[in-house]
Amino acid sequence: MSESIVDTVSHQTGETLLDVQDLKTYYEGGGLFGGDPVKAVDGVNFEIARGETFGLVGESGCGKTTLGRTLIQLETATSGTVSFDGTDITELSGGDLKQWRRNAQMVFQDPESSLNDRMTVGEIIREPLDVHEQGTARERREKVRTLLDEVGLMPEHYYRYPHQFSGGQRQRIGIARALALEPEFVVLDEPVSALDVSVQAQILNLLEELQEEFGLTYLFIAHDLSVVRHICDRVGVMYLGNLMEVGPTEQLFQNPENPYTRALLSAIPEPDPTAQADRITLPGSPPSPRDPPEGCPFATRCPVRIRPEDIDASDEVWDRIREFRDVIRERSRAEQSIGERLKERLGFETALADGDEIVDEEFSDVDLPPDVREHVEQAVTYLSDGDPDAARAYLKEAFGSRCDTETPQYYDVDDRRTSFCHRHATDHDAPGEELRRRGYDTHDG
Ligand SMILES: Nc1ncnc2c1ncn2[C@@H]1O[C@H](COP(=O)(O)OP(=O)(O)OP(=O)(O)O)[C@@H](O)[C@H]1O
Repeated sequence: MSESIVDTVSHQTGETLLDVQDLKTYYEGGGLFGGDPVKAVDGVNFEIARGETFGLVGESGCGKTTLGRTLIQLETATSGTVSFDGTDITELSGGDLKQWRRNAQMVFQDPESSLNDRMTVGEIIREPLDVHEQGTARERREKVRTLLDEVGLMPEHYYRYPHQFSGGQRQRIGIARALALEPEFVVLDEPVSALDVSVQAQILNLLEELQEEFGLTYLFIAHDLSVVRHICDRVGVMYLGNLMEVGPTEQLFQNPENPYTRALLSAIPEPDPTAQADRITLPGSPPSPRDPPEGCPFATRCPVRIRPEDIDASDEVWDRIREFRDVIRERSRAEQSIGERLKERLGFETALADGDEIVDEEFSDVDLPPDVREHVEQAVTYLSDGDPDAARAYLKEAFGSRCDTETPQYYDVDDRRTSFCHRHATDHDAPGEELRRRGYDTHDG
């Protein structure tokens, strides 16, 4: 057991504070053409233990902030439950919700814009106490002075204005404000990303000290994986509104199980330049959260997507098939999002019909097995008929597998770790094995 895991166990009680089940948060339509909701959080399950720091990582736009905001009811859940100390807080409203809110607060990324520059530091920190009518005016002022001290600021800072402070000090003000109502749970949304590296360490130390002193539970949202590795007890890896892998930080960093976690971690530069781990470059861009893939959310970019058994093709041909399907998916998406009249005016029908050109671009320099060629030609026929949706559906039927049609389950991959990937089922090779077979040197070990 590594040192950090021992640390983790020592300052947690193991008791669950938050239990999140099948949580979804969708942002409704809007936009020029209305249309499908943005599925920002699309069915996540996890728990956070009292006293722990749970990290949330993933590419920009994968839903981290939305998930954090939903956990403290700054966003309304579309469905699912968030049990906080046994109470489903998604059901609270009115006075009950106001009362509960004291338990959960948020620290924002950008201390430049998150503090009201027209209020004094004292007023900013005191505001939540005023709103919740805590004690007398004198007691509130006293409480603010204590908070200033706890976050490393001076009593005389009470009457100053935020613009008179540095970034790190402003973040201390934000933290004092978040702690004013003595919450149990704090969402830290990229709390140090806007700060200089030297200041980052000071703020991280402060957050750790405050956690220790007040028994706080943190959800720590971050892009910077080295910060997460340093400060978090457990980590959830998010992709397109889903949690792909959840587990203790060191286990997850040292031996990632899920193909997406492997890809995300392989993007971290190796400290040892002789280390051989290959960077896994993910093909394509993340799909739109308005139109996520049907089966596994990562299927369209996964380097170890399961292939159908009845087609025998080389890795290179499969790569081209994937690219071809991406192009067709984009076409069908463009088709769906643009109204009929506008499409005619923009001349989209002709543009979409040009399937032969796409085939030429994708496949001219590879030998296609006859059955693959037949399927590609059939898809092109649909495209030429002006029906990219049918082409997309056909390709899915011809080249898809359970990754394209079934939502994976959460597999227990080792002690306290779960991974959301069909490859953990016993009838498939595990993700790491398959990555090696396909020529990736992985980070294992
Ligand atoms: N208020 C909103 N209305 C509509 N869509 C939204 C809203 N807020 C976020 N989104 C969309 O929801 C998805 C998830 O966004 P979110 O900010 O939660 O991701 P994130 O992982 O925190 O990104 P980042 O790391 O860039 O902050 C994105 O597609 C985003 O455009």
